[in-house]
Amino acid sequence: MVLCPVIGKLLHKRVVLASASPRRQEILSNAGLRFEVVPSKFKEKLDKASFATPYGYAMETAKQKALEVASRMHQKDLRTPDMVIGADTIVTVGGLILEKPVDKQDAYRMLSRLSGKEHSVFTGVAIVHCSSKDRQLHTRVSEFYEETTVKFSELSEELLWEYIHSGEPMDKAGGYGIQALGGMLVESVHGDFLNVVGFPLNHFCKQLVELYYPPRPEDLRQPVQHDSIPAVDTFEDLSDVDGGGSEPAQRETGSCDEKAEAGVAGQATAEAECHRTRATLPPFPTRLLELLDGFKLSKALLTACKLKVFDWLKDEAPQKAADIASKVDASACGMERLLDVCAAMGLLEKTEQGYSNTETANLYLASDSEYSLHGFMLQNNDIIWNLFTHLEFAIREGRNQHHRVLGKKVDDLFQDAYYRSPETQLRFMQAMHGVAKLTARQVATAFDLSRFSSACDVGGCTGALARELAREYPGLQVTVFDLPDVVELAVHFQPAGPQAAQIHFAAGDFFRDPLPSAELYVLCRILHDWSDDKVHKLLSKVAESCKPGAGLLLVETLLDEKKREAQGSLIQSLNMLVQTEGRERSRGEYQCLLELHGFHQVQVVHLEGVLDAMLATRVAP
Ligand SMILES: Cc1cn([C@@H]2O[C@H](COP(=O)(O)OP(=O)(O)OP(=O)(O)O)[C@@H](O)[C@H]2O)c(=O)[nH]c1=O
Repeated sequence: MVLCPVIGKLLHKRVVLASASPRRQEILSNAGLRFEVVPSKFKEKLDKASFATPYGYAMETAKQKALEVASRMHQKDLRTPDMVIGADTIVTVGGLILEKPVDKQDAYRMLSRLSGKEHSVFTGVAIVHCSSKDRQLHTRVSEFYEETTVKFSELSEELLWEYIHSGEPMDKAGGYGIQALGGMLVESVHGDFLNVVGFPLNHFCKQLVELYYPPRPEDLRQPVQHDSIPAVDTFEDLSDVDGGGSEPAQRETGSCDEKAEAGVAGQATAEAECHRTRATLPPFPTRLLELLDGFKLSKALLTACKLKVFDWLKDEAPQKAADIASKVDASACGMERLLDVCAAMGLLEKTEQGYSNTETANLYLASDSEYSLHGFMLQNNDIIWNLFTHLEFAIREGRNQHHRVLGKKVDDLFQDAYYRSPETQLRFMQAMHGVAKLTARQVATAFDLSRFSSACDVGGCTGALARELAREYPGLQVTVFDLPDVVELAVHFQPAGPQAAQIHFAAGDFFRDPLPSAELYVLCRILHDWSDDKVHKLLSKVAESCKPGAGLLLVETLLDEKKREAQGSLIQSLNMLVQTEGRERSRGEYQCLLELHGFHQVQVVHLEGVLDAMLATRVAP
């Protein structure tokens, strides 16, 4: 792309930099941009796991920073800026995203991870174009990212600590500043240096060129060159075609527009063509295409788990694709492609020596690790994937699709589908165990439950949550109540330990049999499996078993009231349609259900990930 002078185009606009970073301010003012600084109040806490790529996360954070400032400024003084610029810089190494360290130890962890290795620095940038109509704020966003690779030397402990004690790492992604003392650590840089410092100025200017000098029709007839710059939204009000002033002079400069030579008439034609071009060139649907590829990425992850790729690579020296292929009876060419995708997804690390697990893979994907989600992955691969292939039928019929997958009627969801054989039951329990272990600690500590001396985890499966409750409250006796077949297998999941004496298993069907008595009842991801009728039935049984003052701890994924925002919960609700008789519900819906059954004083705590915990107290009928 030919770079044209674009910064001047912004001179008469109200430009705002939504960033507190002094480096970004310096880079942009050195480039001659005039702008105000309004640091964003957006909390950088997006769920990284919900992004297919690290740069997707950085771009979204940049966008949210800029949008927060745009809407705050609009609300506050109704002097809407013309443009708000947001940016977010992250460092990625071995599939991990590093942001600013929270303390010196954190800086030490980050820098030792980077020592002697190559890492990537991504800066996501969002340019938010604002306008105001009828006092309403309208925004259009162009976004892009830049990647630079940086190689660090091996760093001695002494140097690491000396650098950390200088204080420089604390406000910088990855814990270093390449522009200052941190420059000592760097062996080589590949790509835009300023991108590492915090703002990819060159790419920003190219982006502005795309906006202010849209391609002419004859340019479009040339074969399209796809480079790393995604096409962007174009805006009627951006090119200043009616603005007189500097526009013709700008167009005459450089090789941007030979048409200026054709005089005023030629200019009018060029402008008309520009308008046509803008009308025929929609923004490139990057996000849409990423969504489309989502299922392929999921299937690659599930297949790698099924083939136990992460088990073969755990605690081993790097291995070649052919070695892994021979161990799992697969083709070398197929395995290489699978491993490359896993590396691109941040699950494996690929070097000259071969492939090795990232920390994420060691922690969650190897089948024998403490927090393994391997069972959950297999459940998704072997059961849920098949159910989702019938999504169209699920939508048409409004019910789950086990009958289609199994080729027979399913009357009892658990007995006929999930527990239809010892093998499917064990896989289901392993899946639930993995998920429960991941969230049990947060659930157990969401509220102060120390006033209860006994608890009953209704449908508590392997007792993973019971164990955390027992650990957190040494005075608490916990009964796990579940179907007899489940209770029989659950013992295999219970490690020995001091909590064992606090945990008891009781067999029964919570729709038919009396519930064990307790001061606190726990329903963790149970109600979402069932229809409203069955939810009422279960809640009234729990209510009958409770004395006034007893507690009910409910853990579910809450939908936002308008069902618009919480993508993770909305997809869970679709998942419930395909798999169960139930659905996810909103906080308001649960509150109504609870109050109807005599549970009041409902408190809600949002947990990390998609879960929410609610604690309610039974009042006298
Ligand atoms: C790798 C590297 C990063 N940084 C700084 O790290 C911060 C990233 O954090 P952020 O969240 O993107 O920005 P911020 O500082 O919190 O500001 P804001 O945009 O308001 O969120 C920015 O400052 C960057 O310059 C350097 O100064 N030098 C380097 O070599």
